[in-house]
Amino acid sequence: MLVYEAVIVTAVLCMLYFLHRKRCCRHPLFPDYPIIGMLPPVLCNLWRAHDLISDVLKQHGGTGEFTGPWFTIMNCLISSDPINVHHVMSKNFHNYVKGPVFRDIFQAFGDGIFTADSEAWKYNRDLFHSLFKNRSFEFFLEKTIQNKVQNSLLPMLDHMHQQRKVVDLQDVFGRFTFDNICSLVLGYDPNCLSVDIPEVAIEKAFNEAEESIFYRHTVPKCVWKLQKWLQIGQEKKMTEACKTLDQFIHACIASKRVELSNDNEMGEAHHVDLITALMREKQTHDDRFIRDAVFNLFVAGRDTITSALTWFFWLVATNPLVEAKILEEIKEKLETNEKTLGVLSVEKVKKLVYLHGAICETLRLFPPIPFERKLAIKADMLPSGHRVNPRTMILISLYAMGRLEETWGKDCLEFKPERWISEKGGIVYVPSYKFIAFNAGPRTCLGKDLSFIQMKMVAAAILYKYHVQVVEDYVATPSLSIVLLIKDGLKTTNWEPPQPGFIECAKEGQCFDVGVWFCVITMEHSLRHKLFFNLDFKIPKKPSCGDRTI
Ligand code: HEM
Repeated sequence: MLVYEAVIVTAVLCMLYFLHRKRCCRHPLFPDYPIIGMLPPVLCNLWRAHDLISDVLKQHGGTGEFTGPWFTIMNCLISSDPINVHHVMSKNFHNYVKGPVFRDIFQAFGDGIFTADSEAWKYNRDLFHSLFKNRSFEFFLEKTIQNKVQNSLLPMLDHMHQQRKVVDLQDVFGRFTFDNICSLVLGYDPNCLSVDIPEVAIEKAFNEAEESIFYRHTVPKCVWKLQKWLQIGQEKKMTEACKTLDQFIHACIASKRVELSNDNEMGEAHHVDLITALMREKQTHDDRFIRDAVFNLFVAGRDTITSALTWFFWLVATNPLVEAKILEEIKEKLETNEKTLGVLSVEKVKKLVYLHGAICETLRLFPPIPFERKLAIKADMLPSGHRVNPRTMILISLYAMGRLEETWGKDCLEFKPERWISEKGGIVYVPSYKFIAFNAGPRTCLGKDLSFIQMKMVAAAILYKYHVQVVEDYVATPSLSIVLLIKDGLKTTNWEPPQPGFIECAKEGQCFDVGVWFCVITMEHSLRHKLFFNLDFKIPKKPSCGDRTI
């Protein structure tokens, strides 16, 4: 009898809870099922989760609610509406913080800039800002990247080309950016990028820590907490990865302290890596503070650039006319006819406006950080009319924002660097609450300028030397991780130098988009504006403009 009553009471309580959820969730994005909430449609479309969310947000006017399984803290308000984004990120900035749940999930970041709020965040931000803007750091950055491209990246690709090997460009860029960020932050190069493709323990540990952080987003808190306590599964990997990373970073800090104390004065000019600058800035920074700063900078500068470069090369390889235009710009603006370009200086990459537009276009379509997460402190009303209760989690889909017809037009799904080029030939300014790849408001990315420098140096050096092709029947699918990488990497093959005809085609011709790509080539350069031979050709399956089969 008692069991019978207990079942009835439980059923009634469940029904009340279900109704309560329904009443609270006024703008559901998906059907809300008992117990499992809105998970089923997401789980069934996991392989295209970002596109699913973009589509659903579009159907619901840009903002709506997601409720997770019962008694979990997965409920959130998701938005891709620029007015809401401006409100959350800038106008009412102080009401929206990272919060304790974020810090719990991103525990490996310690008290660094990414997880910090209020005064701690402000302190970190001012500190990093002064470090990045330092002239000697800019110079150090330029030399470090030039050296890495010249002495590791290009030789590695040469080797792969000679061996006729399939190259996973994503892996190559992952190694490249890891070496770079280690050099920039610690003044130490672990040489992950070399022809024998070594397995470097610290790089592996970073990957595992990031996978575990993503895992914590996908399961209820009690599950990963229990796993952590029992030291099993992904949580065991997380503990081991953090141990490896901490040992490495602390060893670097200790040796740097010895190195600096051996110097006659702390101000020796040759130390310009960020850890030295941090120690110099304030000698009272303890090891814990420096460890957290180093970890946060590693994450900031590694996967974001890897993601952006990988998607950029995939988009360029599948849009040969864009590739041709980039090469044309390099030849025209830098007045070079040399077969090899070498690695450009900061001053020279700044001249490459079309390349800049192509990178912006990549970041619009594939923002390396696809979601931004905030927690409301007090109740608020979004400009779209959605109510925000205290402790509501807000997710901003950067991915969906890059595909909004209202912002980018009907051709928003096309890769068109031209949309970034103004009539005067400069870069079109788009406010950050619309072009949000680098975040918006007071927490805008501090590494934006140095990211462009790095990406443009790499892109120009590779494209000028090679005509990158992706392997046949390759499909690029976004990975499910905190950074938007390509699932299974970017497999490229048949690395050929760009053939003369390829560049000529761009130089003599004009490329434009009329729904289908046409390439209009003039017979004589001098006749460019008078006589067009309208020779249309389809993009060949394997991009190769050099053979001019029309
Ligand atoms: C393509 C490259 C990059 C992209 C798309 C990018 C994007 C972003 C985004 C979306 C945020 C906000 C993250 C959050 O608050 O959760 C951010 C913050 C930040 N980024 Fe970047 N980032 C890039 C490269 C870099 C690099 C190379 C560095 C420096 C080494 C850097 C340093 C930072 C820092 C310090 C913050 C924290 C700012 C704050 O909270 O005040 N980023 N970045």
